[in-house]
Amino acid sequence: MPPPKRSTPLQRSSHPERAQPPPPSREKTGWSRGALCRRVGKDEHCAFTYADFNNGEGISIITTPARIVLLGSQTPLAPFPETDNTEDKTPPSFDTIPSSYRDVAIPNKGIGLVATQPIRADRRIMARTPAVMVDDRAFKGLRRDDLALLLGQAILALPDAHRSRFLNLSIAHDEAASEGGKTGMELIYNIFTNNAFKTTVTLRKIDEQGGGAAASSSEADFQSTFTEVSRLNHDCSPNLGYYFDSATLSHKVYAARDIMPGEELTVSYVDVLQPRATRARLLNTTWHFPCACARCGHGLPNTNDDTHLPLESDARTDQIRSLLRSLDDYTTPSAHTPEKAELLITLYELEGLQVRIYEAYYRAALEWNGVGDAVRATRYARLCLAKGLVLRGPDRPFVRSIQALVQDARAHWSWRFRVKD
Ligand SMILES: C[S@@+](CC[C@H](N)C(=O)[O-])C[C@H]1O[C@@H](n2cnc3c(N)ncnc32)[C@H](O)[C@@H]1O
Repeated sequence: MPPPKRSTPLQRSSHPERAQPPPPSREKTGWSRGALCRRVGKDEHCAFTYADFNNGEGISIITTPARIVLLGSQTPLAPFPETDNTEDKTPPSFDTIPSSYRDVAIPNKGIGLVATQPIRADRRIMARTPAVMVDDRAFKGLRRDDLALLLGQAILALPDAHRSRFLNLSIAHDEAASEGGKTGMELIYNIFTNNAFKTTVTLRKIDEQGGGAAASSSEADFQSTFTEVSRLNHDCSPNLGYYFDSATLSHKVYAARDIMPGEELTVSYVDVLQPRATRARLLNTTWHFPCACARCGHGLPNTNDDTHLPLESDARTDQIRSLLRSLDDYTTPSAHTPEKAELLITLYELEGLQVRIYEAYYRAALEWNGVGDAVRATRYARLCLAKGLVLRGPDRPFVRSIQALVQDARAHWSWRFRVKD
């Protein structure tokens, strides 16, 4: 796909009714602000840019001035204090991982990433920071042209290299067809919406009296675009898993299974446990492509949508959902629950759902503990931890719970919970 045309120059003069306080001084804070802001209810949203972020990669964030002050006061966005000699000035680590992939044109999929060497399961493939983040309240509340205007300012203010990588990302196929008539801002809007996904950031309010300790924290949702991550195409049995690490504002991507050189690297854009028809509908309406992966019945010799292989895949997925419902009901007496959990593991493996296999290990750990078998429970708990930590990150309640089980199975809430005393 040819790179979208560069954006048209954006209007920079401020409307008197929307007069803004002067933007924060870049020298002092590291942040600059676009000249025009837009309101959602009482809240004014503006495009803020921190060009030096992550060794000059740069980042733009569309949000309220209050939120940018909060975000900009904590790592990794806080600029380093110039005067305090006692502080550790080591920049936050954004891991430069040697590339084990390259971008390639893939028939009917645009550009994708392909492994150039064998990649072992659980290996980290990338850790990248966003080009642009949009506060969910702005994303949902702003009119399309107002959001396009702020996005235009956000992208124009990025350092050249990051901006041009953003402008080379794909736009939806039906949008591509009418690309000629679009303004720069509309193109930027289309690139953003075709490549953005939800990222949840923990905002810590710092207690000045308490020596900088976090007084309270809350979560804020953003829609974010990451230039390299956005090259990953979809598969319903993806070979990569990912999570957003709020502490470093980075998107971490790991191999969910062993990957051979030449294999395309894929993630899932949708919930892989949904029925085939639901997955296909979502992919079509949101990303405008027909599902062509093996679980959807394509890419297999002599098959089409109605043959036994995709039907069998749907039946197994259905059984996974039903086993999860039954195992997660702790109130009604249930028989053979460890066996059901082990069947669940087999079904995840048959469906190529290594990206979610920790869910099955988690149930197996709880169920063996629930019938008082600490050895088997700990074995599955360790498997759950090994996969859960790389595929979902350390800050998940299930990870903390399973760490407690590994420490002491008999002290865990699930010890003998299925056994009537
Ligand atoms: C986030 S981008 C992925 C990278 C994109 N292929 C590119 O050239 O930059 C999403 C777009 O890629 C294409 N795409 C992703 N996965 C696909 C798949 N499995 N089959 C066909 N097209 C796919 C669709 O056009 C989709 O709107």
